[in-house]
Amino acid sequence: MFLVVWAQVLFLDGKDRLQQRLREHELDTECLVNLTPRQFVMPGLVDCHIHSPQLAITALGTDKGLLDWLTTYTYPAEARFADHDFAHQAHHKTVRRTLRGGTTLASYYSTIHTDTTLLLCQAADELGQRALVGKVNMDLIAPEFYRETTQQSVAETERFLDEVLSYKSGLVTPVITPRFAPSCTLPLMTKLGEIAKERNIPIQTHLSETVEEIETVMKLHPGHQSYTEVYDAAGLLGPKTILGHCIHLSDKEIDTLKSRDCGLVHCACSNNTLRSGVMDIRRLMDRGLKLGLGTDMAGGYTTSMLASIRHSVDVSNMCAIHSHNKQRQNGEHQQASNHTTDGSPPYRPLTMAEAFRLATLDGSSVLGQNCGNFEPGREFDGLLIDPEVKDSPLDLFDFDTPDDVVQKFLYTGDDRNISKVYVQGREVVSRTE
Ligand SMILES: O=c1[nH]c(=O)c2nc[nH]c2[nH]1
Repeated sequence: MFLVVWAQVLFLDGKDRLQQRLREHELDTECLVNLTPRQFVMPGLVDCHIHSPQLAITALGTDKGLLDWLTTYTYPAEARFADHDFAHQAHHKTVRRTLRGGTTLASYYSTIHTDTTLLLCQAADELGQRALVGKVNMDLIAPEFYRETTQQSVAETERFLDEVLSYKSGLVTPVITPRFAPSCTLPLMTKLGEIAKERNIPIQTHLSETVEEIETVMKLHPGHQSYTEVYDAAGLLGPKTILGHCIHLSDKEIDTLKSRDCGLVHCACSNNTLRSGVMDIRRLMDRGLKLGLGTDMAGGYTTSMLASIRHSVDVSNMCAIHSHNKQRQNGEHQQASNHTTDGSPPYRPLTMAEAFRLATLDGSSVLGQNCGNFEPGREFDGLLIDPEVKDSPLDLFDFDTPDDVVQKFLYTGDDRNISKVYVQGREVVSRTE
């Protein structure tokens, strides 16, 4: 049996199908030989937005709003990445941590330092993680000790791209990374947009994370109707653009992002922790936008994509509760027809299966990669899950169906249940190591 409800999860009965896929890629099928009935293989998790240098400040400054948090905690921490040895150790630590948690593909923000950002590329390559890696650009609002000139920023971006592309890693893709509109001048963003177009490179940045940030952008970049319009004017929006947060968007901005075919990343943990806002993912799904999930460590306090899945479901449930309460206040009690009195259907919170897909196949598509499920033609990135490992946080019972087992893992499982991690069919993590 192939579990349709979870789309890409394969239990023992799906073993033949998976073995066939592995053989097609001349990959090792040994991992499946002794699969127990409760173990299953699922696609690797995809983190579409994470800041590697922020591991050291995880869980700090949660009393601050975004802009205050950046200046008090983040920029001083990122400035330390001028130091080669420190950066080497720290970036390896992040990649090891995320891989251990089942993240087989991640889109990383590094720092403004080209040489140590290359160490992050090296860490992903050595440890076997598929990664997009960006040298951050900042030539506007930033402290003196952590800022570039426009010229430096452009020259260093070109050097970074040359270095990564000449290395020809099968795992690492460079991504152009203007931090966000408050820290980048329009000439810099425009030049980066041109480079991205000429060299066919993806772009990542932040968009509409907090109201204070939006107000700052409108003051710094006058003459534009919205934050989205600033990026559009700079030529940063296209099908290879990855935009973190996107909480406070107008309908018009959503239309622009849709017409440019941009990928949007829901960073639920960070949005809650820094109290940035409630991102209504159903609104964006209903408009057909390309969406993925991100931990946004360390705005988010965890590197775990399993946590990201749960946070996304939790936030969506809050949206449903809020919507329901609002309807009740308006006297619009749900009708037997399941429609509100104005005829609109009731709010549909994100299901666990939808969140699972966002964290795998959809994330892979936002990052322009050909993984995320086990269909023919896709590269094999997978996790071997053991719900019954000795120290498992899961409680299984003999009447649990395969669906129940997956559901329990996604809600309550953790790194301990991830026995093996495969990237491009190669075993890169084994819990027995
Ligand atoms: O959550 C965030 N983390 C960051 O590092 C950042 N920089 C700009 N905007 C940001 N948001």
